[in-house]
Amino acid sequence: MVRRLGTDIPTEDRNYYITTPIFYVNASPHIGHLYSAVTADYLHRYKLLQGFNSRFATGTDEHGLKIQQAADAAGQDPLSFCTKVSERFKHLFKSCHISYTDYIRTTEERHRCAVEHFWTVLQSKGFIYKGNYEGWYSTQDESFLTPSQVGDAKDSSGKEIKISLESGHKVEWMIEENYMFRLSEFRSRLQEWLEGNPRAVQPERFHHAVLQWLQEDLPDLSVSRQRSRLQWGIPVPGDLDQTIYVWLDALVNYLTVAGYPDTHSQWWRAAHHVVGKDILKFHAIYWPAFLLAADLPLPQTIHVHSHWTVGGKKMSKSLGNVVDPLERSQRFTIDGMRYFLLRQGVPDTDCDYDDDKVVKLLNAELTDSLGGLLNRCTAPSLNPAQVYPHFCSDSFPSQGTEAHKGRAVDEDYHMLDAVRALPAVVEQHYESVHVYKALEAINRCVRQTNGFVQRHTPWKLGSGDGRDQLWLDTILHVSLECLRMYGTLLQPIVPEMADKLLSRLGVKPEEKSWAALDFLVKYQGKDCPFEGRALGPDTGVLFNRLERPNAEKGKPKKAKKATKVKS
Ligand SMILES: Nc1ncnc2c1ncn2[C@@H]1O[C@H](COP(=O)(O)OP(=O)(O)OP(=O)(O)O)[C@@H](O)[C@H]1O
Repeated sequence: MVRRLGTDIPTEDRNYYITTPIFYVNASPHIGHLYSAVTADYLHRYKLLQGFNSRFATGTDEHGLKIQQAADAAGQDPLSFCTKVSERFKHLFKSCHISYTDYIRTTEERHRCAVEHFWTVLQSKGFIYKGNYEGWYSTQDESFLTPSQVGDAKDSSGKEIKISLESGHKVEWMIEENYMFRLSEFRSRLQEWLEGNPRAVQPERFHHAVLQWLQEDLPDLSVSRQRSRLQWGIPVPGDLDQTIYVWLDALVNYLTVAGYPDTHSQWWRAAHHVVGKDILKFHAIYWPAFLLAADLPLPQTIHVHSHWTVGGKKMSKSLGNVVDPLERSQRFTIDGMRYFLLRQGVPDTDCDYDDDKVVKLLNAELTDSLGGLLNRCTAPSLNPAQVYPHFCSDSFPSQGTEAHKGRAVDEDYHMLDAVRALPAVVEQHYESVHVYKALEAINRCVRQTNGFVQRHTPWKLGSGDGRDQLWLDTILHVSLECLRMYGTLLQPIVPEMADKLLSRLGVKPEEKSWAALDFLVKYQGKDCPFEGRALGPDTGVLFNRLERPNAEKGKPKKAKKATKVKS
């Protein structure tokens, strides 16, 4: 059933709080970051259309050794360096119509207060103690590893080194006194949470992965570094010789935005995170354990997505094999890029980025299929009055006894069934963040509608015959009704293009919500508010055909080195 405001959503459940990861500002954003942002953005827009009070937070993660080193290398002080890179993320998001409501930087005062408070709560409840950490540490991942997570490798000069088996990054043995979090005490509570909430981590394979990790070693977690090694971070309250671990600091951003420690409960209980699979452990083990320790509710859902790769390797700032999202969204348009990422990206598996694929997909689905349908059905040659045509139930009678009297054939009735069922199908896939399946379903229906028009060749119907004219109008009415459904459902994905489509159909702003997804009401004998209404004046092309990229120029740069070791 399609969820609508005022029908099946209790008032207290209307808040929805969606977050992206906050992005590490050690270098400029790439396609992978835009993908996380676009994923959260469509969820936010979709929830608003359904009538939820949606809040959408993104921002930048600005502390830690990597930033300290990157700022040093750039000859800048860390805050100026962070501000510059953070602005690049903000600029990208604004340019790509990422409609965030909150942008947080972990160097903000409000965040420092939240982190200090959170730390103090964990410490006062006895979950943080001072101890000696001895073990493997990856500076690149800002993460501690157990011996089973470490393997052997050689660096670019052939020297034997140890690496993280998961990320391929170099690790070092570290011994130092710092603060430890009693992570080991949370194994069974985390298992209970996941087993009792099978949709807490989606898709399912990542849910299983987390349960699997929970069967392995779960040692206490070091949550501070000696200040002498790391100055760029929030000092431990009451111990200025220690800096709070960057991941604890970063994760609390979700609470900071929600108003922690004073006014967070209203939003925090409606939290949904979108994260890349590289940071799943931090979000599905450490973060829930911290929250349990602080007696706070756990997130509703952690939506995990896989990676964009280049030549099979994860697109990554450190590897340098990045594709510039700003340049590509200028070349392929913002909606084009948004559509491609969500249509081609599969949360469960990695996807290789290729400019040629972008062009082929957008030309086929947006220019030819959807744009072609709109163009055909609104063409002045078929619709000289430029109004939403009338539906004639004698030409297209209800299925059953009456059907044989009209001019519609079985396939036409099948198409109506498919389009009528489409909102529920799309909603199911939007909810589970399998957007590619939703877009696949929309595309199938667009193809069926094109087939309907093609089958009945309205351009051959002579306007001299009154019955032909009624049938011609009916074909156009049904097609525009289909287009209205597609435009409404596509709003979260391609907001500008959907708006253009709906405006061309003469749909008013208040008729663009999920509640307006009533399809072809004339067929059910009800009044249709669109009939006879003037079409919108913008007769421009819905999506301009893109040129195929020059074969060499279109290829993203390959990863610099064969090993994944970062220097
Ligand atoms: N290749 C990618 N594909 C999809 N999402 C990505 C990709 N790279 C980064 N992201 C998104 O950005 C988040 C943060 O990534 P991060 O800032 O560490 O970028 P990165 O390029 O992997 O950086 P680094 O190379 O320094 O590790 C990820 O959890 C994910 O949500």
